[in-house]
Amino acid sequence: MIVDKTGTPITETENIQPDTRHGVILYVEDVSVSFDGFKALNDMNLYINDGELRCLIGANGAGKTTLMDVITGKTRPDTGKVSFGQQVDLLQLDEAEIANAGIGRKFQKPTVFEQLSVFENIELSLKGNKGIWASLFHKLNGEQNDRIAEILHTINLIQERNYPAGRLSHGQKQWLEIGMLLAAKPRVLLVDEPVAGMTGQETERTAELLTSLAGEHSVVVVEHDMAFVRSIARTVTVLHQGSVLAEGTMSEIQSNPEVIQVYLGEEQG
Ligand SMILES: Nc1ncnc2c1ncn2[C@@H]1O[C@H](COP(=O)(O)OP(=O)(O)OP(=O)(O)O)[C@@H](O)[C@H]1O
Repeated sequence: MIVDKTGTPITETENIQPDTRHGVILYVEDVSVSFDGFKALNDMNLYINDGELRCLIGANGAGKTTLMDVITGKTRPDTGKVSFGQQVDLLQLDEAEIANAGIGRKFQKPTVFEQLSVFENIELSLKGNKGIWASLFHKLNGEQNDRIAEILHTINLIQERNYPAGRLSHGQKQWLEIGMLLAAKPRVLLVDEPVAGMTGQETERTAELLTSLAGEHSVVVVEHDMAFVRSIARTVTVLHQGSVLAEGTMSEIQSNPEVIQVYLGEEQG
């Protein structure tokens, strides 16, 4: 049985409403993860505010992926607390329950159904886990049709709605996958290296898309492309050796001596 921090049973993870009265939607507190004695996360503390767009940066091996894995239930921490809003203990939920509760994750490589149309890909996500054929033969109601139209508009693929997804460019596939995540109305979107392999124009469009999603959603972006981070970030968190090294605006981060030494120094050098 799933219970919240007060011991109250939660039966349907889709109905979870995180308590964000303090403005925070994700709490990661004193979290450590070891792999064979090596600390990938080392007493990490991170707070994501409701509706914000946060960028996570850090050199290879800093712990970014491990952090995403912990939030989404793929990796269990050795110690620490992770909660969705103030009351929902994510360490009590499995990966599927965390996704259902409203934390969506976009991996770097797009995984769309190439033979199905753009519309059908979103349709499948909207209908959940019924299986492809059951879902495609199940008629959409008006509200669902409206929702898909709204998502197509958000991800800028209205004209391509009937194209097989396999015909889309790399960037368009990434947007489609973001659209598929949006079908579940997630409160939090975790996005891993969204602009890797994109053209300049696609990168710009992705910056607009992620910026537009903030507010209604909390968006956490892991990205190596510093120009992109500069273009979207309000708050940047720098991870180093499994902990938060610095946090602030891009200009604060860029002038932080420790950051320059361990990360930006590497990039410039
Ligand atoms: N399953 C695992 N087994 C052993 N070591 C692991 C495992 N997963 C991660 N690590 C190690 O933990 C450290 C943190 O890895 P992580 O993938 O979280 O870093 P990252 O910041 O995402 O790096 P990158 O930018 O290269 O993706 C690395 O040194 C990595 O080798």
